[in-house]
Amino acid sequence: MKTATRAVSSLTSVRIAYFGPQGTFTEQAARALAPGEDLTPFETVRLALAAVRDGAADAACIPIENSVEGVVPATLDGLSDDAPLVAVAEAILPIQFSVLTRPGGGDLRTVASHPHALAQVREWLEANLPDATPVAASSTAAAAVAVVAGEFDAAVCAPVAIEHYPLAELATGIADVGEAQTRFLLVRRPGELPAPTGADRTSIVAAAENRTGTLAQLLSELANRAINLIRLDARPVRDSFGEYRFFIDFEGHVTEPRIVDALTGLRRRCHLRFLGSHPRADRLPATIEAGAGNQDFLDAQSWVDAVLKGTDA
Ligand SMILES: O=C(O)C(=O)C[C@]1(C(=O)O)C=C[C@@H](O)C=C1
Repeated sequence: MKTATRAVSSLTSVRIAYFGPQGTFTEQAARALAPGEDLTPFETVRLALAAVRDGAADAACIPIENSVEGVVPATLDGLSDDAPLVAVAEAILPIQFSVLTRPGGGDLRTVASHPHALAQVREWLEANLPDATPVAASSTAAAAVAVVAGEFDAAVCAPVAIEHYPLAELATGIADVGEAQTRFLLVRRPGELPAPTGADRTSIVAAAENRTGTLAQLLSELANRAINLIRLDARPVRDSFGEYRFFIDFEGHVTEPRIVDALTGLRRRCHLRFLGSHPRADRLPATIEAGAGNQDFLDAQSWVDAVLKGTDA
């Protein structure tokens, strides 16, 4: 199974907040993204992000999307509310689970985990623990903590959780969908951007007016410049029913002329929040169509400059 990670070499001696407690998948992603750094667990994504916003931590590692269950709503809302944060790196981890119980424990009436984890082992639970009621926990490792405390009978966890909690392994290597993956972000307060690599992801949140054709017009700003869209999600604004924010990821880096051109086009149409430009964990290079490369944008700008100077027409 493919594992792709990218580290940020400039992140030396910083404190990294992560969505914990110890033994989450997010902790493994944080170790891959910031090797050797001092990691501090936070109980929720929102608290990990708040630690960065208020300066208690220099960066936070949080889950953003899973290949089976989709986006992590707490992360999207946490990045679009409050002070801006930007993603500087991402990691993609393969996801398989272990089921942990108290050693010698009796009947398994409840099985707890993060809702994304429960969704990824639903069929396995129906086939193997049909009498256990699934219960949502704040994270996979929080479920293990709750099993240790006797609140639930079994936890669906990251396989490493067994190293952190005095529990027994009922099963391991579980996943209804083989090759499941989760993508994680390392986010910081706005500042220096990671350098462009040619295989980058740029992320924005667009708050557009609710009128005919708005979303099509936003996307056309990318399509007209042959910029490849790689993710589109909508989240309700929450205080006004039927209004949405659009989370748009596309290939390229904000320092590229073609991306600058697209962002200025988008910004004219709606309010934007920039969520970062950073290397893609899968290292897939950006698709560049003939006539839509950075040099084409620079050449076009040079021609306009010459027209303005009166040296060309
Ligand atoms: O609870 C954890 O261990 C997490 O890191 C969160 C999370 C998620 O948000 O999707 C991460 C990976 C798995 O898909 C299940 C749970």
